[in-house]
Amino acid sequence: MVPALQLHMSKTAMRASQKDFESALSQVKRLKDPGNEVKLKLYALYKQATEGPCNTPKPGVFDLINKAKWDAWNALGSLPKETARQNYVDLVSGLSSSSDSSSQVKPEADRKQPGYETLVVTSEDSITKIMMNRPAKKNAITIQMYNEIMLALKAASKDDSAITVLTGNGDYYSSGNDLSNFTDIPPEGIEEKAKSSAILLRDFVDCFIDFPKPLIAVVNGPAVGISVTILGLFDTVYASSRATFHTPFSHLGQSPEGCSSYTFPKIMGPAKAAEMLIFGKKLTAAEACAQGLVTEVFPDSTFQKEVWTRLKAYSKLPPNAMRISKQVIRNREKEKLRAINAEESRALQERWLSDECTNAVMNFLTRKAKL
Ligand SMILES: CCCC/C=C/CC(=O)SCCNC(=O)CCNC(=O)[C@H](O)C(C)(C)COP(=O)(O)OP(=O)(O)OC[C@H]1O[C@@H](n2cnc3c(N)ncnc32)[C@H](O)[C@@H]1OP(=O)(O)O
Repeated sequence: MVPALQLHMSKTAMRASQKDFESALSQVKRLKDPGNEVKLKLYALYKQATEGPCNTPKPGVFDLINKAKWDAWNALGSLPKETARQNYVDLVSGLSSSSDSSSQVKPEADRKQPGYETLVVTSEDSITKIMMNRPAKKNAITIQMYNEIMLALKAASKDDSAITVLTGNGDYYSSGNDLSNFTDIPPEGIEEKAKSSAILLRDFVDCFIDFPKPLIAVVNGPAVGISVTILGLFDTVYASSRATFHTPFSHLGQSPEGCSSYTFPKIMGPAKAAEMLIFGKKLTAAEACAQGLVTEVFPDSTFQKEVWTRLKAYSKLPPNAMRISKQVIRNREKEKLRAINAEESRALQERWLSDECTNAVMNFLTRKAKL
């Protein structure tokens, strides 16, 4: 770029940002109380934007309020003042954009793409959003939903959106595989059912392995089973503070899928991965974040606003650069992930024929067992 033009552009951007910042400062006074976590975030961003990195002495342990403020500011490290100012503006605009503080998603019938029964798929602001839409069944994934998610991902890979999001409607992200999928046995018998389910699973997970654009999970509530394991194939995972992450495979007589037998040990180390995948330990959102499965946790009360403000900003980045960056990060693993997916699907095909699995599923369906 011509240096003079570059200088002009950056000065304009900084001036605009300073103006936005001042208007955000007055706007924030008119907001209804956004809760302590958001107030701390606002405080930290304000201090960083106006004074730069925190270099004041840490308050004593009994000075709880000032210590919390200092911790929040200090956590921003060396974030540049301009970025802090922009983040402050984005956060305030997200908080003001709607007076509704609930995490429920508004109806989107007007923008909904046709052809899906178990999903709501929308494209707006360069973002394709695929929302699992069986809230009364905690977004349990039926055969139809697996097929519709694959269709939606294939369409999103070719549309003109820059990023793609998977999320859930209602109080759950997803309760994983719909356990009644196992009851619909074809005339060819149970072996055939296990075989076709393994093919479906392999094809489903391959779609995530091969997805070419940035893929973001907006985990609005508890996540179970396959909805958790495939998170290792996403580029970013944002979670509500209400979300939990649970893979009760042994309880169900099953074994890990979604390439989690490879991605989880890589993400969180073999010991933590084993506790989740073998013993079914349920993680809170904060724990999942500490272990690297989740990118960032947001307070449930502001989850939707904060996340969508962030995503709208990301979706304005140059789409080709984002796609190439993803390729550079992920491509060398693709063949390996496909092989792992095939191996996990084969193992499950056998598991689904076992007494352990049959009994666990029957117990759930006859309401003798719940997680
Ligand atoms: C072909 C590819 C296969 C890939 C394999 C993947 C493996 C997995 O994903 S393993 C994980 C399987 N999921 C589960 O084991 C979860 C089972 N569900 C529960 O334990 C509970 O429902 C819950 C803890 C998720 C929620 O409990 P809560 O008390 O809040 O609500 P409920 O009254 O139980 O649920 C409401 C409604 O939804 C139905 N439902 C919920 N989850 C599932 C599910 N996974 N499969 C089928 N149905 C589910 C539940 O039966 C209720 O329905 P009714 O209102 O009609 O009774």
